Amino acid sequence: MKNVFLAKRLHSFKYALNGLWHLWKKEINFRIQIFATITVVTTLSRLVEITRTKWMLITICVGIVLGAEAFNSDIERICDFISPEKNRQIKIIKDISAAAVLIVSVMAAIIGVIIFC
Ligand SMILES: Nc1ncnc2c1ncn2[C@@H]1O[C@H](COP(=O)(O)OP(=O)(O)OP(=O)(O)O)[C@@H](O)[C@H]1O
Repeated sequence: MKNVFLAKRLHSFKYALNGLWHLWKKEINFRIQIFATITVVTTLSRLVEITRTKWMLITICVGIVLGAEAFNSDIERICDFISPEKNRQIKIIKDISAAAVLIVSVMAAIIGVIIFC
């Protein structure tokens, strides 16, 4: 019984890693955000001393932005699957989904400026 539970949890983890691999392979925006984050954080952290609390804030921001990007890619895929042709409602759904990424990206940028400036 316990083994079945553990095996299922391991499979869930494997599926999530598969999704991550898919995002990395197919979503250019996801790759750009990862490269930009690594470049900015490694460069600026050499110039400014970053406390543990600030590292935690940076980690939270990066996680929220990448998570939002993953959800945005997901919504785009669902939209393309259910309605490959042009549709006004699909446009609004995709635009709102992109707006969600913009909102958390602006939040992360503001926190970044506060931490590094
Ligand atoms: N089926 C559609 N009907 C109407 N408008 C659409 C449709 N598909 C996309 N759009 C419009 O084009 C914009 C970009 O859509 P798209 O799916 O290409 O997203 P993207 O952000 O360019 O993602 P990616 O770079 O991953 O393709 C949407 O925000 C929406 O305004």
